[in-house]
Amino acid sequence: MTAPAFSLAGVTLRVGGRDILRNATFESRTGQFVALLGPNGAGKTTLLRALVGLVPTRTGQIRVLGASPRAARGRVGYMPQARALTVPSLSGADYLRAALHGARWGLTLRRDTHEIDRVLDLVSARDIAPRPIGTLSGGERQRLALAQALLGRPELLLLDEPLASLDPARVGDVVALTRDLRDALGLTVLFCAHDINPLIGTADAVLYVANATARLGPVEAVITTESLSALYGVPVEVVRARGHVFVMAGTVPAAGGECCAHG
Ligand SMILES: Nc1ncnc2c1ncn2[C@@H]1O[C@H](COP(=O)(O)OP(=O)(O)OP(=O)(O)O)[C@@H](O)[C@H]1O
Repeated sequence: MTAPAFSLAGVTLRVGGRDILRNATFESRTGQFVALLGPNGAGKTTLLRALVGLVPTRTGQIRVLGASPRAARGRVGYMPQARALTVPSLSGADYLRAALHGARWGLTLRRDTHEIDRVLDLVSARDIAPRPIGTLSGGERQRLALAQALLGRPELLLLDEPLASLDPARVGDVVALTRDLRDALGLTVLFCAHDINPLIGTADAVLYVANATARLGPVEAVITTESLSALYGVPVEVVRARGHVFVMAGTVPAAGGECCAHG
């Protein structure tokens, strides 16, 4: 039987003196497209960092592709939040070359070029690769960041807010591109977002983090009034209308839907 793409068993994560997850247990099946949702500061980035072995567990065990997060690192593509792409004078191709060398030493130049062209083609970014990163639009930077995450043929892709600051048309493009890559390359995808709506119809499952608690399951099972109220520990109302999901919390902005009511 195939090992889960990632699993947490009784995991507690603590950063800055605060529990981000407490005794969390869940697992994702290989090949799933999982949307990672939760309010600001809930710990989505921290969880992604823990899956690549950058945040230690206080209790419990994390397994990634059947191994420890550190051992699995070479099989995982990680796209951090866009603001991490901060060397504006570097060309897209040089950025990828640097990322490749950071990950794998000893490849020949020809192999480098082949691998960089391969990932640029996967995200249709050959034309933007020669340009300095500082001149690229937000959408173009996102494609470059996605290309970086695909270096080395990962089996699991961890994407931290790839939809941040994109207009609605680009949002649809990035979701479709990620889904197509998942299908073509047989990847498992964990896709962090603030709104489930662009991912409805694409995400096989939702991993929702709030209040140091997490729940992983089908969208229709997790994004419900009962489930989110239990996670948040306060009443949250989920309304479905015209194919969209609206998550409304009493006084706190709620992640997961495109609307937050304040009462
Ligand atoms: N290295 C650190 N030291 C101290 N506190 C940290 C550290 N990393 C994260 N935190 C805190 O942990 C909490 C979770 O942060 P994290 O970035 O994981 O949340 P998030 O769900 O990704 O948030 P957002 O949606 O705003 O990006 C925040 O309160 C953050 O300030």
